[in-house]
Amino acid sequence: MTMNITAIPVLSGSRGLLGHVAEMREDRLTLLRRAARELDDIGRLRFLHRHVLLLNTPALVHEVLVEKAKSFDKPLATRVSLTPLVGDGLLSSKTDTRWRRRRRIVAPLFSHAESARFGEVMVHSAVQVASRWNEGAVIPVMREATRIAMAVITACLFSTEDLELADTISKPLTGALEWTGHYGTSPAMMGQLVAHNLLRGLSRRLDGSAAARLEKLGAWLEQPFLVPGARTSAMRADLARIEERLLPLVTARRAAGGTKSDLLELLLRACEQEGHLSDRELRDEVVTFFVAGNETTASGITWALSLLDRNPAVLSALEREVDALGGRRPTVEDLPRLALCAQAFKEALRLYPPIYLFARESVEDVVIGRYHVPAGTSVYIAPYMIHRDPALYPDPERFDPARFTPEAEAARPRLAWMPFGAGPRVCVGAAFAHLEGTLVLATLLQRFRFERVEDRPVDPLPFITLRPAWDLPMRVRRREPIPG
Ligand code: HEM
Repeated sequence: MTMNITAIPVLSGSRGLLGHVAEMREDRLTLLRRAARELDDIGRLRFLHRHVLLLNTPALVHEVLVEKAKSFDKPLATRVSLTPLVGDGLLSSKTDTRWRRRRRIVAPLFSHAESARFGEVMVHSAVQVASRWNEGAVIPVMREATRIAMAVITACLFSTEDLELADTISKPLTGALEWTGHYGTSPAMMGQLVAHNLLRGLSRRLDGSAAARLEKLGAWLEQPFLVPGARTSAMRADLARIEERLLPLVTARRAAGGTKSDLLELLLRACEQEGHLSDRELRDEVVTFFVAGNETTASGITWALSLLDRNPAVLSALEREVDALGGRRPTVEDLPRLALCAQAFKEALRLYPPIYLFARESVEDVVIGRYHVPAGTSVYIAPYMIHRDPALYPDPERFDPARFTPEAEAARPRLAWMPFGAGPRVCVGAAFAHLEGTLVLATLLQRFRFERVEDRPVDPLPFITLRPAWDLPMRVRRREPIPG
């Protein structure tokens, strides 16, 4: 028998009219950790009069993202707050035929066939960035990892070698992402959601031209309200700087023509085919891949290096693994010999999943678990929370890459580990990111040991991604590879 969602327990901490709004804005990781402890399989959060479901088991997440994916889509708040930065790109668009077509356009690039070429670029980029580090220097690890990730994306997807790009573009990218995170939980967004829901309810009851007029008004509410002020001006300036650096890559390739096999080529070819991709869509995809593929992977690598420093026995095992390569650069063929590096990267993504929280909205009435979920209900999926379930990961705060041996992984339910999401909207760059994390870690650990210079705990900063709260300074010590 199914129950109404009002039977789902509300998480503690709901205050007055606003409910969980303040905690969600100010301390959402504490809220998620508390939810992991308090909730059984599902709970409810309250934002003003709206209730959002919070899933707490891999089985329920599988139902929403995979089994009943057709009944869910990206929610309005996600789409609206990402609009200025990535427009209607792959990451933010509705799951419709346009999205399907664009996913098909980029798919060939993420096929297995490209991985050897990408692997070489990933290792080369890490070597290039690391070649600037002097023995004993203190480096800002997050910034350097971002340099590597940006060099990788620029070379693999745009066939351009540009180590300086990160210096000019990371700040505006982070600024624009901060704006996105802020707008997504702002009073303006809350107001838009309330009005949008009201209009949707009304238009269902009307027909003819009155319903059509309400639909139009609803579409208008699917844009962010850019209230003039310092925050909006800063965001616009960030966007201008991002476009100033990225769009010339497109113009230059258009002028040169060419037969490079990269993302830009696939997008430009689709542009040439009538109706496949407009110039605006091309811009949105270019920015989307920069946004989606940089800070995420860079955070994963940074967290892994920080965690390894605090776990010397694990670090020694990884160093023995990379030293067995005898000092030569790792390649894709070495992956079976780099199992510990891969496991350490996975464990870092478990503890600090860069996309720690994402959402869906039901587009029709649907049954999830024991509950009847009406159309228009928002559902939160929090890898940060599921990854800390002691039933799935005993002693969950402990860093232990052995949780990702093939046997240990097979013993857990599917989606116990889900940093890349699942179902039709699963991260298109998941295999790419996994390859990058493993090969970059191996390359760096071959050459350097990374030592934390401050004892204070590294706080995760939950905006759009879960990055370390500061650039994480670490001292680099050159290593002599021990021939294996
Ligand atoms: C550790 C690194 C990464 C993590 C943790 C990550 C995580 C995710 C997650 C969770 C989603 C799905 C969000 C949702 O379902 O709402 C996603 C989507 C996406 N990711 Fe990644 N990602 C990573 C790296 C990358 C890289 C390297 C690229 C590109 C080269 C990329 C491109 C994308 C794109 C384009 C989407 C949208 C896919 C769609 O909706 O069709 N990501 N990512």
